[in-house]
Amino acid sequence: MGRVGVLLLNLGGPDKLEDVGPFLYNLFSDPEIIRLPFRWMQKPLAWFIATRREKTSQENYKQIGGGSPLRSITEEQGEALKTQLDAMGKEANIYVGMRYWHPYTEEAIAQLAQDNIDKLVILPLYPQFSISTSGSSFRLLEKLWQENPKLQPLEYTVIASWYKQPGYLQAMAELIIEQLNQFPNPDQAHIFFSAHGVPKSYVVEAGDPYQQEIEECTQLIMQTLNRPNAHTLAYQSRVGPVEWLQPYTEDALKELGEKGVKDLVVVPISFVSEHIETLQEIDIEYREIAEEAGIENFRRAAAPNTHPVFIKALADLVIESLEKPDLKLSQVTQMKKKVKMYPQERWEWGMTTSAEVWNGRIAMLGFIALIIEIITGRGLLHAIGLLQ
Ligand SMILES: C=CC1=C(C)c2cc3[nH]c(cc4nc(cc5[nH]c(cc1n2)c(C)c5CCC(=O)O)C(CCC(=O)O)=C4C)c(C)c3C=C
Ligand SMILES: [Fe+2]
Ligand SMILES: [Fe+2]
Repeated sequence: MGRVGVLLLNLGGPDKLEDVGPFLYNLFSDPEIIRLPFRWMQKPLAWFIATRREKTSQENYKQIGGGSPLRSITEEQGEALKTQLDAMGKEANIYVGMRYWHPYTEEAIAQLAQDNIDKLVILPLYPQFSISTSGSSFRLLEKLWQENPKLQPLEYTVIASWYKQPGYLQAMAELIIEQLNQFPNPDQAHIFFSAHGVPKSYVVEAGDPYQQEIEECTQLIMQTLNRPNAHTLAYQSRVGPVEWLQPYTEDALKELGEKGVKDLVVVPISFVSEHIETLQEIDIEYREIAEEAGIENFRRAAAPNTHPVFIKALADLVIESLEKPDLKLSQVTQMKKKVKMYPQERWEWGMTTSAEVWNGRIAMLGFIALIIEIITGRGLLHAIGLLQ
């Protein structure tokens, strides 16, 4: 085999406060993040939600130093992975492709197309698959592949999800033990897995395997840990008025406080790097809620970042994937037969020039309706609960 490339996928985060607005706009423009019945609604609504959220989000980023550490940590993970692969006799070029901020996935693909890579391993830095994370990046890659004939001959394989990888489970167990050992009675501490939430409809209607993978991952980490501690799984970071996976982290913390739990270790389970949801949401917001509920000793397991056991796990994943039959993007984006296409996508397949003209006109009318709704506070989006 010739030159190997590894493409690390992640969400991306604003490097500085001025980036927060455009970053949020990119994120909410993604139909995998906000599922709307009509394509024309996506951009105006993305602009509106991003504008409304910008100030609060900037305040949160201010609390963690004015920007997301996601880019620098992901780049460090890439360097550590390269060194580990070298040590295992496999030379590889590492690329970082973020979904909503720099370095964008498109930039990484342009670079690796120039580097004459012979075989590419696509590795999302999300242990569990969700339509909204790995799924969104895979769809984007599929589109880039279709658009760029130069990419057609490039051999590649995709790692869809990897929450069962033994090295990853071991790294998580070690990070939990580090915190348990800080308590006078390590076995008495309650282990609280806080997974990133997704709207419930993703799982129930669209067939997202995310909840099942999170639940299985929690069990596997507890088995690897092999300690008698009680544990809870809850879902954090809900955005907007629709129902997300439950129990919500804030409610579960209050309940544990009421039950008299005093020692708690929070384990962020959907992320492999520190970022705003660990450093601000868990360490500041959820800590405050827990302490108000009577939890006296609130600790958090670090994200795996560049933990050597974790980096070795990533290297093992890469090497194993090169030995297995290739998994194609079309296989992972259509992995679950149950996953529904959006109505807007069905519309897109049948689009004609005249449909496009009408689409534009309707979009303009919709946009005007949206502006009126924003000004008056009344309208369809308020009625169906999308705006408050
Ligand atoms: C509104 C819908 C959102 C869904 C669904 C969602 C799923 C999801 N996200 C992550 C991981 C990350 N999210 C990050 C930022 C972020 N995510 C949302 C919204 C949804 N996420 C917003 C609005 C933001 C911006 C921050 C904020 O304003 O709250 C990040 C980057 C964080 C950083 O440091 O910049 C990550 C990583 C997962 C794993 C997930 C579902 C499984
Ligand atoms: Fe998110
Ligand atoms: Fe979030």
